[in-house]
Amino acid sequence: MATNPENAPAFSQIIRNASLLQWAIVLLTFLIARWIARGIYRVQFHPLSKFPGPKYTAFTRIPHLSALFTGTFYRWVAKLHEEYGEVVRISPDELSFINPQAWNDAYGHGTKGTKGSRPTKHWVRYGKAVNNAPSILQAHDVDHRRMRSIFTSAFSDRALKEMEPVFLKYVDQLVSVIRTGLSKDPERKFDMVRLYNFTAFDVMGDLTYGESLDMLNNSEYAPWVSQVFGGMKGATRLGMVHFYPILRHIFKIVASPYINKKRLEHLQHSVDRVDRRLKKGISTEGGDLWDLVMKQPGGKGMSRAEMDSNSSLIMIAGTETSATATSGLTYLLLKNPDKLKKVTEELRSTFARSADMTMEAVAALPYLNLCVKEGLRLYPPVAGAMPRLTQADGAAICGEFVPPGTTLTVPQHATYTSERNFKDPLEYIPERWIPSNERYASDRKEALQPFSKGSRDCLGKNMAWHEMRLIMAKVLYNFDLTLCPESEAWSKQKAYLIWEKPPLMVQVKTYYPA
Ligand code: HEM
Repeated sequence: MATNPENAPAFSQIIRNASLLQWAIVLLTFLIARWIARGIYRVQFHPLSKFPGPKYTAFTRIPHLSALFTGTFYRWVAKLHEEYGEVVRISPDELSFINPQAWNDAYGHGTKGTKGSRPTKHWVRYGKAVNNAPSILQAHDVDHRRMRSIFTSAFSDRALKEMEPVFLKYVDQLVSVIRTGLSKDPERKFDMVRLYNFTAFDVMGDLTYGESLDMLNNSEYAPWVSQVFGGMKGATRLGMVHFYPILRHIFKIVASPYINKKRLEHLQHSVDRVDRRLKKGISTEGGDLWDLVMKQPGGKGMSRAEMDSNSSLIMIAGTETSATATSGLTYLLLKNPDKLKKVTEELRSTFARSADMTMEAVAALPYLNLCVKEGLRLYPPVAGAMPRLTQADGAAICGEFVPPGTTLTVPQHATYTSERNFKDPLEYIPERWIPSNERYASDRKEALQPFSKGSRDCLGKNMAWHEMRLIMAKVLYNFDLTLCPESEAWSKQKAYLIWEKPPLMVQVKTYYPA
């Protein structure tokens, strides 16, 4: 039956009489329709629609966020690359690359003569300094260059040589902590993740603040170090608000005051220690980071707040990473007894005494170096993405023009475990890095960049190499290690900003008594 237009309620009357529920339904319908329309645009017409990837990741970023939230991003993205190739659109505005050239184009100096300009860090995703003084990691270009030039000589080979006694002191202490444990109970199992963390934090506490955190001595995490580990998972999850500007604003109003209070409390640990360190002034013997920074002509070109931010950064960037690398390497060697035997023989046939192992001497061991490198491939310490953003004129990445405002990622684990880059990608084969090894001649070796690439690569990479080699060398020289059954599947982990490492339980027997 046709409706008589004269009897139909006026539109304005419908609006006036609508209940709250009806309004809510209208609003929801509008939002869903908008979401679908935007999704269709993203899949069909968006400038990134030419890039490969599943339709659902082009439509919405929910699958990407869900992978981040559950700590499975590294596996999720690897599967996508397996299916779709070297470049995948993993979110409506984000591309992931596993082609080695992407390191140069997205993080390094780019390819000459190509369209667009160098992508920058994705600043929003790197967050803000709680004391408004960005550390070197968060600083934009001009400040970054200033800080980098101040720090560079403090991380030079010469400076590292000056710091050697500090490294040796704590690595030898690690060995004696294991010896003491065994003298009390020869069957004792050790959690190597804890021991490596204790060592790395004690070293860095000494180098950054001129005082040890005494974690090896106390066999306990310092409370503020435990907070760091606890905070990473939460930080990754909370960081998701950065993907949605509206959520970011709401978050800023509602949760930021509480979170900033916690962050400031945490920073205060660094502030107090930097205070104590600066009161000591420059030591004539040198040997810690601030000595080396303050001794330079430009050394005073850093504000006090920047010193606090950088100390706090270095205490995290220079500890967890090295401890993760040595934990992973220990696990991989214990899972590959033939490689373990070979590296142990190299150590024991080269050195008559543990005391002969200096930074320089262990740096010259060919097989140890291959082992560390292969460890970094299968278990890269930086598990999270290091997002970059294309600028107003876009960028050329791996020969393809990428439009402005696109987020770029080279996911380390997926890149290093892809058959497109490495033969037998999941096997631990240190020998693949020997240049004359024909079996692995086709490996794209330049794909491995655990310290990133370009002007914002890792400042502490040389230090990290020395530290990793020294720790592994002294432990493997002095002890025979066996993996405990409960740690057989240790590498099956989740990853947030960092790997969520369970204890790495190891049975230890003394090879060389003290
Ligand atoms: C195996 C150990 C390590 C790995 C794999 C590693 C990896 C990285 C990576 C990938 C970056 C770039 C981060 C980004 O772009 O977001 C980085 C930056 C940085 N790392 Fe490391 N790192 C390690 C050890 C260290 C050590 C021992 C220190 C210092 C004591 C250190 C200090 C820094 C600093 C200060 C930056 C920021 C550099 C800048 O922005 O100019 N790292 N590291």
